[in-house]
Amino acid sequence: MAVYTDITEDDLARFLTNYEAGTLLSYKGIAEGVENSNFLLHTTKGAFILTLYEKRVDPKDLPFFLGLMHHLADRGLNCPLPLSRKDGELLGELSGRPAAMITFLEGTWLRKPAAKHCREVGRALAEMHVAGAGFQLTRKNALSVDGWRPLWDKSAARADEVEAGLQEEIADELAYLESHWPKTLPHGVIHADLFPDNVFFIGDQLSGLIDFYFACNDTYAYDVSVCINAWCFEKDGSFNMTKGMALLDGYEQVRPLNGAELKSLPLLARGSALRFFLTRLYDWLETPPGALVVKKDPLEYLKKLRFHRQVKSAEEYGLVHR
Ligand SMILES: Nc1ncnc2c1ncn2[C@@H]1O[C@H](COP(=O)(O)OP(=O)(O)OP(=O)(O)O)[C@@H](O)[C@H]1O
Ligand SMILES: N[C@@H](CCO)C(=O)O
Repeated sequence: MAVYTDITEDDLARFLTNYEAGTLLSYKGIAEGVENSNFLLHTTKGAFILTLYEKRVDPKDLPFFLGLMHHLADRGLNCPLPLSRKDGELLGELSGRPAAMITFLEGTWLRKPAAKHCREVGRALAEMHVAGAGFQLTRKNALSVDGWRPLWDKSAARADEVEAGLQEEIADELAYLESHWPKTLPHGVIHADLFPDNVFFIGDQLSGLIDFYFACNDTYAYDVSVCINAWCFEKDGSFNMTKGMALLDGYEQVRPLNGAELKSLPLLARGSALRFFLTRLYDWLETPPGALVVKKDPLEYLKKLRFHRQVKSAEEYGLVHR
């Protein structure tokens, strides 16, 4: 359960007086997520999410994240919205952390997504890429190729505790990706973490996207590769090409990928697998026992990375030629 920072009812009730959000009826910590502390609030005006921003969120990035949610919603994307305070600010402070009140999005995330859901996700990702155009603020992707080596350096000494031989394998992988990483692909605002737990459905209908706290400016096709990793592998580690085909098809219905993007997809997928392997590895080694968070398995992403090394073209992900 991701509640890193505790709040008291008195502090929360006082915090709520900064908003036109009614008075507190009940609240509880949310037993999901690994990054920030989230609480579900019921007030006399309905349900809200309270988010306290934790270690991986740099407070100076919060105007980008919160402003982006407004920009995307204004262009028709279904996503939660940060509430404005009475003083006009989107951000407040609670228990010593930056904190925001967010509208509650109906729906639930899918534990076992099928190919039809992957198509919906592909389409929604492309819609987000299109809707992000014109957003005035920018944010570099701190977890792209330049960020991986410093992150690896924090875990490298203990990496063999997770699997023997990792030191050499990751050092080689980093060197390869750093020298081959594409620099000129189409780019704009990307989500960068569109995993199943960040996509809500009502029945089979996608109801919205949440968790924009890794959003940044980067290449669109990298975001597609994040989704291939997060949506198209089965629990046993095998790649499901039917899901890959559906995801790419859904994406291309809104924003066709060009030849250079398709050619780079296997390399981008290696990179995005490495990115999630590295953050998970760091958390695996550093999270103290007893913390209220379910740690995610870094080896799941190492296996995906190894799979992508063997992939020669986007056809192997299910791309159908138009
Ligand atoms: N606006 C919202 N409406 C409804 N539920 C929400 C909303 N925002 C968050 N939640 C709930 O809180 C959970 C955790 O939220 P979120 O994914 O933003 O946390 P996180 O710690 O940033 O997670 P992650 O590990 O995906 O980065 C979600 O799975 C969902 O159940
Ligand atoms: N979606 C990420 C957690 C948030 O960074 C993962 O599964 O590792």
